[in-house]
Amino acid sequence: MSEGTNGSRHDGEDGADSPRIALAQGTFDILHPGHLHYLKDAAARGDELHVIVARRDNVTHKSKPVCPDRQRRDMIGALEVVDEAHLGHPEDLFVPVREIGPDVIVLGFDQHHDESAIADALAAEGIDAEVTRATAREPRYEGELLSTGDIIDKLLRERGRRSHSGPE
Ligand SMILES: Cc1cc2nc3c(=O)[nH]c(=O)nc-3n(C[C@H](O)[C@H](O)[C@H](O)COP(=O)(O)O)c2cc1C
Ligand SMILES: Nc1ncnc2c1ncn2[C@@H]1O[C@H](COP(=O)(O)OP(=O)(O)OP(=O)(O)O)[C@@H](O)[C@H]1O
Repeated sequence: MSEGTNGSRHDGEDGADSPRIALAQGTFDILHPGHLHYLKDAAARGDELHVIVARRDNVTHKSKPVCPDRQRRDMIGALEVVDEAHLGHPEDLFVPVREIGPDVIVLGFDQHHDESAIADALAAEGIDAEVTRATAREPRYEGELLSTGDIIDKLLRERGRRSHSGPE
């Protein structure tokens, strides 16, 4: 049993010393309810939730995150649902996976990673973990923002020409 970045602790279902470890991962730049949904969904698939936060240099399929690596890791680690947040490895994605030793890896509903390709790569590395996919969170009211990209687009549309201290 480990103590996570937010100090929370979980016992295994029967109080045994080997809790089922669930692993989530992502960029998590500017938190929103879609992130919370994903992390709660992932947490429900195990007894203990670990999260790998992607390094800026490894975010290549979309715009680079605005917030620094450590800030994104610290925000995720402060959430009640998360036992421990880890900054990803700069080069070898399997280093933190091996250290964490997950029983189940939970991919996000829209993550570009291919489930069977990851399962094959894990098997080749000798890591015995199930690979599953989380569900999506739909907006619950008009205007709810469920994507970092959407928040940034709105911010640029509405505040793009103003400083944060107010109208010029
Ligand atoms: C099993 C697994 C392990 C990963 N480990 C790392 C890692 O160690 N370092 C890292 O920078 N990214 C890692 N990633 C990648 C990111 O978490 C993420 O998938 C991607 O770079 C960011 O895009 P997204 O937030 O749109 O998914 C890993 C992804 C998976 C599926
Ligand atoms: N609306 C949502 N419902 C469920 N999961 C979500 C939702 N939005 C994001 N996630 C999940 O959160 C994880 C981290 O996502 P990421 O940081 O890429 O957020 P994002 O807001 O979708 O980013 P961007 O808008 O830049 O693509 C991913 O696994 C993603 O599937």
